[in-house]
Amino acid sequence: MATTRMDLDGRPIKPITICMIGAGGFIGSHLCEKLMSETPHKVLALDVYNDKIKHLLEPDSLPWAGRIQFHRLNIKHDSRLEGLIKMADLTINLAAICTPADYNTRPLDTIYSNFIDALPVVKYCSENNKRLIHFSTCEVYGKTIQSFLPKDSPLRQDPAYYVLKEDTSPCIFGSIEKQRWSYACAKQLIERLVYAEGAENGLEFTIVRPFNWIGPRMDFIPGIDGPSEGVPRVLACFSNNLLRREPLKLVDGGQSQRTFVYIKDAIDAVLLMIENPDRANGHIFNVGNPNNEVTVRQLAEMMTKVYTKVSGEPALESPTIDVSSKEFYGEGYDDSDKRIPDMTIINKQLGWNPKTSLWDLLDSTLTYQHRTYAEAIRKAMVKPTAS
Ligand SMILES: NC(=O)c1ccc[n+]([C@@H]2O[C@H](COP(=O)([O-])OP(=O)(O)OC[C@H]3O[C@@H](n4cnc5c(N)ncnc54)[C@H](O)[C@@H]3O)[C@@H](O)[C@H]2O)c1
Ligand SMILES: O=c1ccn([C@@H]2O[C@H](COP(=O)(O)OP(=O)(O)O[C@H]3OC[C@](O)(CO)[C@H]3O)[C@@H](O)[C@H]2O)c(=O)[nH]1
Repeated sequence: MATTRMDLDGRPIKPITICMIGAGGFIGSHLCEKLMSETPHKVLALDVYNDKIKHLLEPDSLPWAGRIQFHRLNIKHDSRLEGLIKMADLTINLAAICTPADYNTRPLDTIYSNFIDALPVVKYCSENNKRLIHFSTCEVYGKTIQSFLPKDSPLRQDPAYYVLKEDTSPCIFGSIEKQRWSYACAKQLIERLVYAEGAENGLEFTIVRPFNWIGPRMDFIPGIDGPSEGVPRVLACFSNNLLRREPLKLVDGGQSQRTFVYIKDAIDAVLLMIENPDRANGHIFNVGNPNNEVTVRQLAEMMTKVYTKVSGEPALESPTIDVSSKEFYGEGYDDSDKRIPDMTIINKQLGWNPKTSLWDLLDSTLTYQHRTYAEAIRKAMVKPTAS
């Protein structure tokens, strides 16, 4: 006899149907796994691809068979979208071009994907009184105020100048020719549109600002399950370098700082948002781990140590190499200097805190990477390249 699951206010959680746009991606695949294995909810999984959720869709003997349906569609131009949103109680929009290598090289696609293509999703939810959870990014904060202070200013030590807080921190981007910011600016404007639909038309919305969620199935390994010339996000870039026994490339010396949170911790936060609408509606949430801050150089050093443990292979004599952002990303790149999430609002509303240390999440993730890719890379490296 299944026990009734209760929300944070002690009320029974009723099963719902969720229209998840971008369900075939990194976050979507982990969210689908969580929903299928731990809840009674149904998922309409919309995406152009389903490689990362195939294990949830087949065979028909799976315990959740019938609770997840995959719909292969591109929301840019598909008349089925409104009907699928109307069939669901809640829409979660994850769809985006969200790899920094694209922002300054494909700025139009980036802006269309993160703003224009999201417009009908917001419109259909608002017009049909459907709840929306929209995925934005920590990148909407851009650069910290601290980064503009003189290097010797004592104010640099004051958290007010670098901790990022949903309801008070400004959004600070570089100049227009720094086209890296095409993504963050598109995300900022869609946030403002969602917020305005809430204020003017009563849309029940929640906005999520992920702070570098990492884990298995993030992006792709170039030349194995993605284009050889592709440039994924840093976890996959560094994993690819480690798997191929190449030095890890540190853009502009790897001085930028990031906080990384384990995907499985972050998905717990999303499930709390889904199942506690009274506590989540109307809020913007930072979802990250302020305890896991490193420079990119420190991340490279830690991943090198963990990979040596996981693979049994000794590290290279020179495990890293500095590269310029112009060489690595091209013209128009710029960067966030530091991303520490303020956790006040998510603690108060949902009582959520991350659990997993950076070392532990890298251990489980690099174990997955090595198990999944090492053999394919070994074969690719011995095969003579076409002359
Ligand atoms: N992973 C993170 O750390 C992180 C950080 C900040 C923001 N985000 C945001 O979270 C969301 C999900 O990120 P992710 O890491 O899972 O990325 P992802 O690239 O793995 O997943 C995005 C998915 O959306 C799909 N998609 C894109 N355009 C589509 C379209 N027009 N029609 C249908 N499907 C489409 C893609 O096929 C892909 O499967 C994105 O909005 C991203 O901006 C993620
Ligand atoms: O080989 C590499 C790859 C990257 N870097 C540097 O690492 C930092 C992080 O880069 P990345 O993971 O690609 O992405 P960002 O953190 O800059 O931005 C992402 O964060 C959230 C999201 O919105 C979606 O995931 C996206 O915008 C950065 O400093 C790179 O220059 C490296 O040194 N070497």
